[in-house]
Amino acid sequence: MTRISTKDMRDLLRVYFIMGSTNCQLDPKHVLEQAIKGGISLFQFREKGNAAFTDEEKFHFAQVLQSICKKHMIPFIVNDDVELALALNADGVHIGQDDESAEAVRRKIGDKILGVSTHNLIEVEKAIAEGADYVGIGPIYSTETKVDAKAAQGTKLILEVRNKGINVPIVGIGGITSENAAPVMKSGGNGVSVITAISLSADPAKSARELKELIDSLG
Ligand SMILES: Cc1ncc(COP(=O)(O)OP(=O)(O)O)c(N)n1
Ligand SMILES: Cc1nc(C(=O)O)sc1CCOP(=O)(O)O
Ligand SMILES: [Mg+2]
Repeated sequence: MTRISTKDMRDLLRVYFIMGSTNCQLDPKHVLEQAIKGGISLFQFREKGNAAFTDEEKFHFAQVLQSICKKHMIPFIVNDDVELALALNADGVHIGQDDESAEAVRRKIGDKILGVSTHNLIEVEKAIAEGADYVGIGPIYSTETKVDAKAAQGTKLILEVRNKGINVPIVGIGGITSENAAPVMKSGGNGVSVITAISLSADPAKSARELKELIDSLG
């Protein structure tokens, strides 16, 4: 296996859906199937929150969602839990600034995809130096999904990174919907990452399709 190319990573980030059991009112399997039908390009398993599954239940739930992704050839990324990602032979891992260091995670996962959450230029440069394949930048808008999220920062860091000539694949996150996604792309982002816009939609396929059509319309 070799590391994913910058171009392939950018393509995968276009509509990046993140979900765990606590983000859904409908059956999560149905939500994921519908999101894939609507055109998501990448999936992150993020099982967090008070009523989240743990231990064997978490492992089994991840396996079920991973098998849906495999059936449709959507790469499956695991949030935070490197050991789970390795046990499942997932396609990659996403970590934040409060998780294990990117350098340590890169050593553990070899050439699997590594995403790192970043909130300023120093964190972006460090993530790249330590082996990130992409960076998440957020929260772009305010979000109620992540209890410990920082204040909304709009697209200014995306612009700053691009103005420095850094071409790392970037995905924006936080409060994004098809109504407000355009500035992320126009500032130099390669895609949008969403939870609520799809997971709590009454029609997840339609919401995913609307996001895909918007992103596709921006080139
Ligand atoms: C694509 C993407 N970007 C950012 C995050 C947030 O990661 P982190 O800061 O580690 O917070 P948690 O998601 O672990 O609560 C993400 N998961 N995905
Ligand atoms: C998981 C996560 N990380 C963020 C960050 O800023 O790093 S914001 C966020 C929550 C995104 O959920 P929604 O699309 O429902 O706002
Ligand atoms: Mg994390």
